[in-house]
Amino acid sequence: MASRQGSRQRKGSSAGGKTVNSPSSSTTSSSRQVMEAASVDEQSSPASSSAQYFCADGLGLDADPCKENVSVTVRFRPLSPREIRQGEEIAWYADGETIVRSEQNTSLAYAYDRVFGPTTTTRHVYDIAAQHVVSGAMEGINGTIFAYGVTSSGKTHTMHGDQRSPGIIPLAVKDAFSIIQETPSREFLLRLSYIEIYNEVVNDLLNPAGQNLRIREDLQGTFVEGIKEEVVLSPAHALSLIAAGEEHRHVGSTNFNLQSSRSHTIFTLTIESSPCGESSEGGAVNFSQLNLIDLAGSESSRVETTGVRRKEGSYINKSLLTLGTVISKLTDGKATHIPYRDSKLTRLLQSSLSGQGRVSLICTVTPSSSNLEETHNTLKFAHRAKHIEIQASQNKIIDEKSLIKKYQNEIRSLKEELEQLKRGIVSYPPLKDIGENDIVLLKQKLEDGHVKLQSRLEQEEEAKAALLGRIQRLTKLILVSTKTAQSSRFSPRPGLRRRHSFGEEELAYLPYKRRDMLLDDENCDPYVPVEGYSEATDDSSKEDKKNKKHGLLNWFKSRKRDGGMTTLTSSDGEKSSVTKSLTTPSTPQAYGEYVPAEAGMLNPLMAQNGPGDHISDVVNGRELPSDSISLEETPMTSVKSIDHVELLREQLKILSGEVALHSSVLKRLSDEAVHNPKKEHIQLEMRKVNEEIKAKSQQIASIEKQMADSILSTQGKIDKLENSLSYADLVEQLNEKSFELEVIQALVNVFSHRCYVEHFLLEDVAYNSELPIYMSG
Ligand SMILES: Nc1ncnc2c1ncn2[C@@H]1O[C@H](COP(=O)(O)OP(=O)(O)OP(=O)(O)O)[C@@H](O)[C@H]1O
Repeated sequence: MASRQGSRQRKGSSAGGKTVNSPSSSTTSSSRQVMEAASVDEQSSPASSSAQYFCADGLGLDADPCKENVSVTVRFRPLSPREIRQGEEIAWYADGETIVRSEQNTSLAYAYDRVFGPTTTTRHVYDIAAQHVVSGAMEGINGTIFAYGVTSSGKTHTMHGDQRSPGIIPLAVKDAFSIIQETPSREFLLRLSYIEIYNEVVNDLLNPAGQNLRIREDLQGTFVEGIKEEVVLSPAHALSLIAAGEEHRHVGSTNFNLQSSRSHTIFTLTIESSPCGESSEGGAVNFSQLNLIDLAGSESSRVETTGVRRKEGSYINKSLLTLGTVISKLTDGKATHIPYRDSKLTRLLQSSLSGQGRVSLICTVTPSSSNLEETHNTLKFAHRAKHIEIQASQNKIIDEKSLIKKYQNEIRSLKEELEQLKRGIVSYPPLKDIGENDIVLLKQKLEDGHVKLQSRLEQEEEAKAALLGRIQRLTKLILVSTKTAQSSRFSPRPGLRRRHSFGEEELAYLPYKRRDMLLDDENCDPYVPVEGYSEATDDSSKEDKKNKKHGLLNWFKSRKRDGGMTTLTSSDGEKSSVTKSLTTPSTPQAYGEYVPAEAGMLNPLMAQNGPGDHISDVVNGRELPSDSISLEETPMTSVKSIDHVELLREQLKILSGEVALHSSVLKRLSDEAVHNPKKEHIQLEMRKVNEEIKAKSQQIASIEKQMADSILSTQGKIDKLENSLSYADLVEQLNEKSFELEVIQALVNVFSHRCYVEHFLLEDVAYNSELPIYMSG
């Protein structure tokens, strides 16, 4: 049975799918089937009609850049070991690269942009069906990729994947950062959000408090109100957020799938970019959104019959039905009303399906005969979707809408303010030079103003350091390549694809092996692929395996030897540069994750080593004002402490992300352990992960303590500063009072003298005129 799983080449059908058996040759087909089969002939050259998507550089813009069809691909999964055991037959198969054909009725066939057989790797699916959408999004063209199919057909496998075969989402994230690294002429700001639609309720997966969110509309289209968006700084950062989000996704076991997705999830990467440096001023910003959607699978009523699962199933089916209706109305040409509003899913997909941008629909199907009808429905859905026409144009936005512009402008004006402040401080003449002309007068002035001047200088130093801190914080959010602007964004050799390598922990949130293997564990050693079940390994996955064996440090070294993006290296050679990058931070693993080539440009914390270390003058590959290096030399150590607290806070975030990641791994392992109580390696792994969590929690506790100490000492310094300021005030007041006293004393003296004189005069007069004596007073 298993040997029948591969995609097959039949007589009478070419690899390109240009020739297909005549539908009339069918003896069993109904008229409906004949009609559908005829549709293959209608678009007799599907490969050429869709060649726009699959050209070598993966960009594939149409000759008319305004019009594109949705890219529709079909991915077969292999028969699962369980299906093989149950003696399931093959009902549908991949006939060449573009045709899906029915086994029972060979005249029934459908053509698509591409059909992937059961042994195709997800990387290959990514290259063909997703890469052009991702690279378009990085250039300002909206993109949507979604996996559609019945339950257990492989949607989650395709979108998320497992550790050995990462899915479209991790691959797209990795690719986005690689593209930034390959585009030195632009600077980028990436944000991500992650939501699910569960039983027609929108929940924020990045923020557990964000439940039942409202969908709103503005001129730009529909959006979810109050959604949390995180600015992302590296692939590891993005993946740790997804891992944390996955923790909150609704997943449950059904008869068909141990870990069935019970909700639709939408992962959105919002990308802004503008030209680097001065040329960015006033320029329009490219703005786009990349939506990566893992739909819940449609279910026939036989899947689950009771309770929560049934309710979930009916919501899932209803929303997928609406999606189907929307798609058929969109392709109808005559429809006046498209019922986007009938489900949350279609409302949120409205701008993707009707508006501008690229759309890739990956339909996942199972070849198994038990799913014959469901697979047929998926194929019909996919076939309809192929006829949707969309626009693919770049979005340019004006300044106020752009976060990257806002940050750039703020950085610019903060730098100007800083300059002014510096000039202000420099213009004070050195104290020793004062008083040469009129030493007495100036000395008097100096004494009067000395305390005031001192405190003003201190205040200005404080303001200066605060500005620097803010500039640093904003700068690190904007991602730039470490390559020189001259080098091209595109690979010098056409057709050369970026390879994706993941750090040791980046994919830790994904299951280590396929879910069905967990179900059938007694029958298969997870390390030996089942016949017909192995995805062809490519160089990168071999590389991944090697990484697993030798760890991140060696991986980084080997990447460096690749001649990859190595601007992090220092003049003292490979070893020192690696050590520098990896040793200082208090969360070595977390920083380690940032080390990979792409991270050279990305990780702000790399540039700001550990607590107490000098802050680097290069943040995200760009120069900061020279003062930023000498924060330590400023008298305002309290400000440095505030920055230190910020750094600790960042570390805390990363560690918390890691703990969430490990917790999700632990959860997955305990699920596995329930089904395989005898497997010792699971217990071992669980113990290891538990220890990791403990260690991370200790690190968190120690960082929290450091933060508390830092805040206390900062407060102490501020108190001291305030005390010294009030002391200065008091001294000044005292001086003023003593001066007043002196004046009064002097007046009293003068007055007494006058009184004395007057007294004698008056006495004299009185004596002479007998007038009464008045003492003025
Ligand atoms: N291309 C593939 N190669 C190998 N195994 C696969 C493939 N696609 C899916 N599988 C396996 O099939 C099982 C079901 O896949 P998956 O959970 O991705 O289905 P799904 O469509 O997301 O289901 P649901 O809608 O219930 O969430 C999993 O065990 C998965 O590992």
